[in-house]
Amino acid sequence: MEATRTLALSSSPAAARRGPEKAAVYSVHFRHLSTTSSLHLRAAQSPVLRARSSPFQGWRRRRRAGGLVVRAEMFGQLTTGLESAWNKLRGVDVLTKENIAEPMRDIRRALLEADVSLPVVRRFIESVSEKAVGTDVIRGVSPDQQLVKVVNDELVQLMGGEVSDLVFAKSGPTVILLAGLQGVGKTTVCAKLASYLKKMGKSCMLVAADVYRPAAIDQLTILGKKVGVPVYSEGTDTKPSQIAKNGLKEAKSQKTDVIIVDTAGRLQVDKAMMNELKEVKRAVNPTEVLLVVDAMTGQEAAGLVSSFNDEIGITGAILTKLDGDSRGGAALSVKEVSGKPIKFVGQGERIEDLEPFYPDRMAQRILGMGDVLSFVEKAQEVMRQEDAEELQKKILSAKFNFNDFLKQTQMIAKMGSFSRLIGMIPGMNKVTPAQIREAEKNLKFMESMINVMTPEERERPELLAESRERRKRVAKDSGKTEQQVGQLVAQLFQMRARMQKMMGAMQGKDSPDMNELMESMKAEEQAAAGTGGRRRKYGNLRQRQLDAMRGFRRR
Ligand SMILES: Nc1nc2c(ncn2[C@@H]2O[C@H](COP(=O)(O)OP(=O)(O)OP(=O)(O)O)[C@@H](O)[C@H]2O)c(=O)[nH]1
Repeated sequence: MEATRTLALSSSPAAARRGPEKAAVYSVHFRHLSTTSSLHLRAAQSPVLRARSSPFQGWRRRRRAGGLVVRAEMFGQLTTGLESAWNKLRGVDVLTKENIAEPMRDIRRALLEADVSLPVVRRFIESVSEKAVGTDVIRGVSPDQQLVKVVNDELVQLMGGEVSDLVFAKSGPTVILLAGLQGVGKTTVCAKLASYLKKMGKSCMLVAADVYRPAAIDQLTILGKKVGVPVYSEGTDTKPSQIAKNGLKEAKSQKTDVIIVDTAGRLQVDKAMMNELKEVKRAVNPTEVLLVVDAMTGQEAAGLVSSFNDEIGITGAILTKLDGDSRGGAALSVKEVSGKPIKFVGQGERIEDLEPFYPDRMAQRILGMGDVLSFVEKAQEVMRQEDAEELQKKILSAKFNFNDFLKQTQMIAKMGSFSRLIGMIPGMNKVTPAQIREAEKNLKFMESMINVMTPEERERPELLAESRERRKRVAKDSGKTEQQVGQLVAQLFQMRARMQKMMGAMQGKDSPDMNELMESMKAEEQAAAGTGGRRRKYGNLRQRQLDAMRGFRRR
């Protein structure tokens, strides 16, 4: 029986400008893909369109029908599975441990069906549940959208977070050794990679070290010609390690940037294969050892990357035939199972069907919800802005307290090193790493005192300014001196005054001397280190701090 599915269509802006139906380009998200499924496509301006597709014909395969170009997405099965999780959250106000239980079960099922390995699924579910329940409610963002965002971020992390670039040798040719089981697409990858590197402006040479299948050498020679790179071969009578060594020598003499060594594929991992690879590796000392794995083998591919890494030590994986994989288990498991990144993905038989593996783009493809993700990100941005406005109000009304102080310092820590932050402020001098370490140490120092304050004291620093007993208690509980606590309190009032001055300037009420402001900030930072010499040097600062406190007491 033929399965029929209703699919959402989205038209590209350029296509929309060209007119609704004629040459419109629609990106179709195949919610469910099976070799025989008939797909009903429904769109606001388009006629119902029937298309047939096979997952093995390439996800980018375009089908023209009635002027429409239809593009099938990979991982359709996983996307559908995840969708039911979001649907279960319709109508809830906030994500709780209880109401995410069922959606999490759906996500777990979808991942297992996608052939993601069980320990990976367990860790993923645990992490998503924890983060989903802990997320702040964002105005205008529904809990299901919020869960989509958490799942997206975790998927990106699961796949390695960042794109893992190829590493090139500092001097001499970069050697890329390709390994893999038979038929995974190794020889094709050699040519695809050479073509990719050529486009990067690197000169390449292919080395035919698969001596067991004579046709492999011919295949590589033909592919080499096709992409316009030389192929080094010595037939089938020389040892692969010797061929690789000689190939490298040849590349050096020709000043070639990169050599790609094609090795023999076997039907399974066996000792002889591993030993031979180890020998080739020893002979050419490769910069990259990449294991080519077939995406359609799911979590088995991840296991293979792991065992190759244990045996010979690899630097990453290349996942081929992603175009035929509607499940996604391999892409999701490789990094987590083996600790090695996927560096490239092959998604078609053509030379140009190889691209770097981008975990974020892949996560978006899986979820198929790019618009929801950018919406949530924008809403988060608005929330941050509202936070900032709230802070601004507090500053202007002189209510900036230790909670805000802590929030600010933690935010700075989250934003990365101090240096980048300071570097962003125009007019600020470059800071040295030692100064950065010093500033970060100071933050920790101050935090330890704030952490032992009562909620009331954090809210109203005046309590500490007025009571020596309180300052003494904070000093004792944090293991600091009374004087250091006094300094911190004075610093907060100074900060208040300075921020008010700054805000006033920004709002055109006042025109502070920026140099004076910078000077005072610098002096204050150094004074916080608290050495005797510094205290003498910045004696006038201490005086200013006392003045600030006195000024407060007078109020
Ligand atoms: N759909 C699809 N087919 C691919 C991809 N990469 C390779 N193939 C096909 O997979 C088949 C095997 O590719 P080869 O490059 O010969 O594989 P191999 O690993 O070198 O094989 P051995 O030399 O026998 O070990 C060929 O028909 C390729 O066209 C891909 O990303 N997508």
